[in-house]
Amino acid sequence: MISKIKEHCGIVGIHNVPDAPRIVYETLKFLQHRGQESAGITFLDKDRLSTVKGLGLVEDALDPIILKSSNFSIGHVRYSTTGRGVIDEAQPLSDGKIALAFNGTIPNYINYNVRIDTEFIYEVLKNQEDIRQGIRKLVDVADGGYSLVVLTNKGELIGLRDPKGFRPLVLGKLGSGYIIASEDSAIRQLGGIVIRDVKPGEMIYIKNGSIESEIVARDEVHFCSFEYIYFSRADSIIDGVSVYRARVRLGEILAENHPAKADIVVPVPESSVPIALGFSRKSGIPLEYGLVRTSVSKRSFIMPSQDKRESIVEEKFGVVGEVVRNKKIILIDDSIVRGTTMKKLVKLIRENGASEIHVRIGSPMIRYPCYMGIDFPNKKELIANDKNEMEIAKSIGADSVEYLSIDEMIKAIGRQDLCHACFSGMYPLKHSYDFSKLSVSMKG
Ligand SMILES: O=P(O)(O)OC[C@H]1O[C@H](OP(=O)(O)OP(=O)(O)O)[C@H](O)[C@@H]1O
Ligand SMILES: NC(=O)CC[C@H](N)C(=O)O
Ligand code: SF4
Ligand SMILES: [Mg+2]
Repeated sequence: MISKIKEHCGIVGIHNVPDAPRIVYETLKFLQHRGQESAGITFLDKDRLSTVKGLGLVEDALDPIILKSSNFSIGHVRYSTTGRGVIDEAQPLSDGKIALAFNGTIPNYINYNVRIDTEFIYEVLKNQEDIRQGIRKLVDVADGGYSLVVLTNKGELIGLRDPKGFRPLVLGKLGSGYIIASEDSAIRQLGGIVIRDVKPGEMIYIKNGSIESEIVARDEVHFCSFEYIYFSRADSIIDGVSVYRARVRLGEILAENHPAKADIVVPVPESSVPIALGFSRKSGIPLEYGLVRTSVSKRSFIMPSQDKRESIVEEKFGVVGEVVRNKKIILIDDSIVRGTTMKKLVKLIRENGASEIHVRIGSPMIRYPCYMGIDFPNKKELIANDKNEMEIAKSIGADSVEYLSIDEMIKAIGRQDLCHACFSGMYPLKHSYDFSKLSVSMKG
């Protein structure tokens, strides 16, 4: 079977707020774009932690009726980057004393006798007298990207962001208590107040309503550029940079440096819409919704086979014939991974009478897999692995294809401390790995 491309997980933890498990349930829906494979909630029930989990979307996986009343809870929506996405790997992992919800990948787990990286973290943390000691030990032994929340049966809530800060994590105030979540947009949507981003290498420890911060390790920061390009919600602000603004800017620089003569700019919904807006404004070429999204809301990455991915793309888009007929089109997307989406859409738009299609992409060419929390496929499945722009244009049937360079992307996002390993192959990890072996192990 061809391996999947997936997003990464969403996590949330709530301390000292009445009805915390139900609030976690709502928050997981707000973080659903980060994981659709399984969902789980742990809550403190007297002096033990209880966990409920299921496969699929939050509303299918979990029944809110069975959630008990509690002031302490954590939750998780998952896409596996290790293991197989089965129910016993679904998070939170818990033994009744501690519970763990984790977003990221820790590639050096393969050096230990565990099945998946979540188990590796769990093994380090369990049976620790002082959970903070366990976190310090974890940071010493783990390589990779990890943002996580831990709840203990003593009502302690811990948030941790890895020292390079690959994945986002945000601290907020919610009523009488605190919330820690993957994205600030989810906290604001709940009616909470965003306090700040958890810092790279920072442990937040909350007990009895009081909050402590400790920098457990310092390192060079390498925030995931893909969170800005595609993964996070457009209404999130990560480390002070608005995802929406970054996307608009990606489009502006694309228009400045990679122009094309055309009648209209057409976005591939959903995540490329602000990029197309930026391109249109900068170039003066009108933005038109030549593609509409049907009620199929799933991200095409998540389908388990090439057949299903292709059928989702077919079901997901409709073409507005009157908009594209006899027009020269600039078709904008945030990224091309396998090329499944673009191949289908270029064909569809041509069948609807477009005279020229120039594809412009708001990110550099994805040539390498990610081992820090995003499940990009093996190198050979990536369309840009062995092709240049002209060859990609030919392969997807477009008149031209141009991407941003890595420098242009960095300029657009407006911060230097970005990871770009999937574009450059420069992995900012502690150790180097035999990625071909790792990839096989990771896919089980
Ligand atoms: O080259 P491919 O392998 O087809 O992958 C790239 C496409 O997948 C993503 O969209 P997705 O459908 O996952 O989500 P979106 O609706 O949020 O853009 C991305 O935005 C591209 O459109
Ligand atoms: N996408 C993620 O963050 C995945 C977390 C963890 N690596 C898992 O496989 O479940
Ligand atoms: S390799 Fe790419 S997807 Fe992975 S953390 Fe780095 S920028 Fe993000
Ligand atoms: Mg898309």
